[in-house]
Amino acid sequence: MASTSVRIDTVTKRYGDSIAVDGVSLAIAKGEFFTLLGSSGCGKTTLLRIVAGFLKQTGGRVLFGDTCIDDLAPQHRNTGMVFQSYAIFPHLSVVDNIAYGLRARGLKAAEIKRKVDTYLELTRLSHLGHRKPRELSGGQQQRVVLARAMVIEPDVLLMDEPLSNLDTEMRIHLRTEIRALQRKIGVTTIYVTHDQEEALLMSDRIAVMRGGRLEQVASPHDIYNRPATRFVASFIGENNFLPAVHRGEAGPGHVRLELPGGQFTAKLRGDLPAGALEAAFRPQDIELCPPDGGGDGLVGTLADIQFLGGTVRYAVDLGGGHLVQVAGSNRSGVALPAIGTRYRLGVSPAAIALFAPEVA
Ligand SMILES: Nc1ncnc2c1ncn2[C@@H]1O[C@H](COP(=O)(O)OP(=O)(O)OP(=O)(O)O)[C@@H](O)[C@H]1O
Repeated sequence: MASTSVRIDTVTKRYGDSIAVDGVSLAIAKGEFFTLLGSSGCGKTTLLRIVAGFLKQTGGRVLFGDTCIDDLAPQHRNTGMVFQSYAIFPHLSVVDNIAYGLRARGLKAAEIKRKVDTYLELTRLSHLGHRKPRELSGGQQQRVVLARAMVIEPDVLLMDEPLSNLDTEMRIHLRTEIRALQRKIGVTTIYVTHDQEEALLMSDRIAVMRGGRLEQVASPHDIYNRPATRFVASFIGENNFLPAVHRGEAGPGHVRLELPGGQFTAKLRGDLPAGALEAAFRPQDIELCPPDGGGDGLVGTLADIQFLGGTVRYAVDLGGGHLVQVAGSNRSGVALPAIGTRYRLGVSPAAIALFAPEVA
């Protein structure tokens, strides 16, 4: 497998007055599984299509290794593509679909057979080689698309929502399979999805996009645990957001905050934003404690319980319209509390992130 690094250098794409991709710069390492994540219209498909060569950018450059590829036609970029618009050929068998790109490149029959056999095995399609696409399940068809994209040994593999047309079970199964396959052959991969779970599970790094720009580029762990912006904190996973007022220092790197229902100490992750503040903390980082036990915390009343089997969700009302979501686990032999119980919500200082509120 050749595999190369990819550099996207201040790439912009305009459509008339609107801007789909706005000065994006990214360096993707050789062999990396890199995901562009964002909601509909954020520009991720546009960026991927620019890398593929289907769209010409308004400004900026794309490099594979040290080579600028902007003037190369899509078929000369040596990319493997798994796009929704890139369906398999219905009249060709699985083997012929996979062999297609190799024949187009003029490889010898014996070499084509060897490579096709390898990828049939890697994608677990060996027993289905003679079948036509209509005789395959959706997941099997998608594995043919994958094998066809990978068998040409592309420098870069580009995938746009490859699992979106499959049912949940097949999606969950295939995302693990795609990642394992990518690791095995080590191809640099750019993957587009709006599904955050998919992104967190599969990627080495994720770029969260919004309005054509990058909000944060980091490992899944950092994206989740150290969101750089309020948008990322609200987009990835679940967070409680509460207005906070800075009440002074609380030891090195810590600040005291006044929130609805009481006070918290928060560990600073960077500079304290100027002006108004919002504190963010995740439902699973909250401990329900007795209200009069002393220590830090916000005091409120249990307003709702959702029993979900293994987990239990609590909604705690702090007054003034502020409801906090708490995630707990259901332990055998432990009774559920009664609605109306008073609690102090304990949160570790390191689990609190501070942001300037978003201006609507
Ligand atoms: N041909 C076009 N002409 C004008 N605007 C376009 C065109 N193609 C895309 N756009 C706009 O560019 C923006 C980015 O689109 P893009 O398809 O890249 O988003 P996306 O994040 O991939 O969304 P989705 O997940 O819905 O495909 C959107 O606002 C879209 O409306």
